[in-house]
Amino acid sequence: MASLTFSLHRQQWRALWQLTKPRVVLLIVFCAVIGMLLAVPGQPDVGRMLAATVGIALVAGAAAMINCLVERTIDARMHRTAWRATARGDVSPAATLLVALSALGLGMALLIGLVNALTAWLTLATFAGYAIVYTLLLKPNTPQNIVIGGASGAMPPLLGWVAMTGEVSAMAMLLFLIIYTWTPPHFWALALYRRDDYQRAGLPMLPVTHGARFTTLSIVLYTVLLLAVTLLPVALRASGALYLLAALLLGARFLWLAACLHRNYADELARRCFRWSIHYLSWLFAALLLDHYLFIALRF
Ligand code: HEM
Ligand SMILES: CC(C)=CCC/C(C)=C/CC/C(C)=C/COP(=O)(O)OP(=O)(O)O
Repeated sequence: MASLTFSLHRQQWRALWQLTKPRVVLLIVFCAVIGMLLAVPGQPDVGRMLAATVGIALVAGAAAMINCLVERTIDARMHRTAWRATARGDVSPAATLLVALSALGLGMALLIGLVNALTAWLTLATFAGYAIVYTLLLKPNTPQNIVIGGASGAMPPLLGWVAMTGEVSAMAMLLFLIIYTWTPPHFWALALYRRDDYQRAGLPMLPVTHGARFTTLSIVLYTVLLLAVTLLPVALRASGALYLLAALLLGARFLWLAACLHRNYADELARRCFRWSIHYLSWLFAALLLDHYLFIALRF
């Protein structure tokens, strides 16, 4: 086992790092950290926060590696993913599995030992939800794959919250709901301009099974739902005016792009919509945090 790990060259380690989908995991960790900071009114326990952040990042990276391992044949058929080391055969399935399981084990050990058991089990369930339920069962079988599987991707802020408090609160579930309703517009925008890839790979993504018009309409409807859901923290008096302004402005731009896409479809517009989905979520979560600190500063 050790000889296999140490016999990997530097280039293979770099390739394995890419399999962890680092930019996706970065945003996942960002949302988890904001969940942690929102959960505590004052100074957070920095040691616990660090352990939770590294633990969640390791398990998320491991989930992404398993996804690449399971999908290596499919990935080889798609332009977007054909470069992956698992698809090209640059790293062996055994090495990928070993590194992924090591990251999973290390992440779980950190969460169990230095955070709390509930966070550890919820993170493990999230891992299984993405690496097994979404990747093996949902993705190849139903166009609703990301609507159901999106529950895994939506977990990070809730995991962050539970890491600091040991319990699931209404606000933690609201943060989950925000990412859950954000996932369909995020993914379907990409699936639209990558539909030829998905068709070639034989994956039943919504633009392949139901066409562009139905998909753009679905994006508009989910974006309306998302805008409504993002107003709930204000309705529940958990967030204030700064967040409200950000949610309205960011949501209005998302909805505008979605409506343009539905009115007059173009691949370039779908690409812009996808890119905006990532900026949108980053700024929305940043606004939640700024608003939280502004509230604390004004109270004292
Ligand atoms: C089941 C849920 C999700 C699906 C199916 C999905 C799908 C995808 C796909 C296929 C890409 C690759 C785009 C490319 O490289 O061409 C992507 C990119 C990305 N996704 Fe998601 N995503 C999901 C959830 C999430 C979540 C929860 C986050 C973060 C909170 C996220 C953040 C990102 C980011 C930051 C990128 C850009 C990566 C880059 O530029 O390399 N995604 N997503
Ligand atoms: C423990 C924890 C927090 C886990 C998080 C799980 C996780 C990594 C969720 C992100 C979802 C994601 C990268 C989807 C990509 O879709 P895809 O797999 O269909 O994309 P692909 O075609 O690029 O492989």
